[in-house]
Amino acid sequence: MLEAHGLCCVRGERKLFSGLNLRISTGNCLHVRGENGVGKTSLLRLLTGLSKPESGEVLWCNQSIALDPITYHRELLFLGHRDALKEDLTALENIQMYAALDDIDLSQEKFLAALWRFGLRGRENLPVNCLSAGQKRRVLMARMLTRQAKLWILDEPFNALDIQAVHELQNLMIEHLSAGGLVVFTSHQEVKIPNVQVLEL
Ligand SMILES: Nc1ncnc2c1ncn2[C@@H]1O[C@H](COP(=O)(O)OP(=O)(O)OP(=O)(O)O)[C@@H](O)[C@H]1O
Repeated sequence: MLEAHGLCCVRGERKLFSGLNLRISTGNCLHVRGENGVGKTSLLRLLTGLSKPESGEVLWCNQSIALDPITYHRELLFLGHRDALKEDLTALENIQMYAALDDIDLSQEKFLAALWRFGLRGRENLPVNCLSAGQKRRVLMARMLTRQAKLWILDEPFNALDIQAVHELQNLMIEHLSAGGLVVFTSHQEVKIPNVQVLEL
């Protein structure tokens, strides 16, 4: 379970929010919404532990994430605004590199199947800098599949995706939730995920 108690976030001179509480249990999904600049990315960064709150705390499995960040980060997949891909490596090398960093041992077939699932058949050996914006997002979707993290925190994951890829990402998130995962995401668009909770900032 992911919880936040009394979170207060200050950026520069501005207090973005305070007294923010949330609770997301296994198999549940939270959609964080709000206008540009309201503090959605800032909240996600607090939930990942990348930023520290002015006050309040974030708990994972009833324990403050500050107590054991290494274990927490092993269970967490965070996709930020920018594509976290190495531009001079191929799509296949990118997801293999991330798996090696995460200590995940998968066969080459599994990596290829993940890329193919998201329409990258024939593109797997191209350097990422030769892929379109949407294709890069699809490489990240393949990474979500191969990462095996319980908690997904996704900042604008639907950006740059075409209609088909939006459906595929929604399905991937639904599969993850059905398998007992948790998802927190931001998006300016309506998302078709059953029982999604909404947090309006
Ligand atoms: N490092 C920083 N120093 C000062 N202000 C910052 C910093 N980072 C973000 N901000 C400000 O905090 C506010 C919230 O930013 P944030 O990126 O969390 O918004 P957002 O809701 O995700 O916006 P968007 O929908 O445009 O992505 C903005 O006004 C931004 O300018």
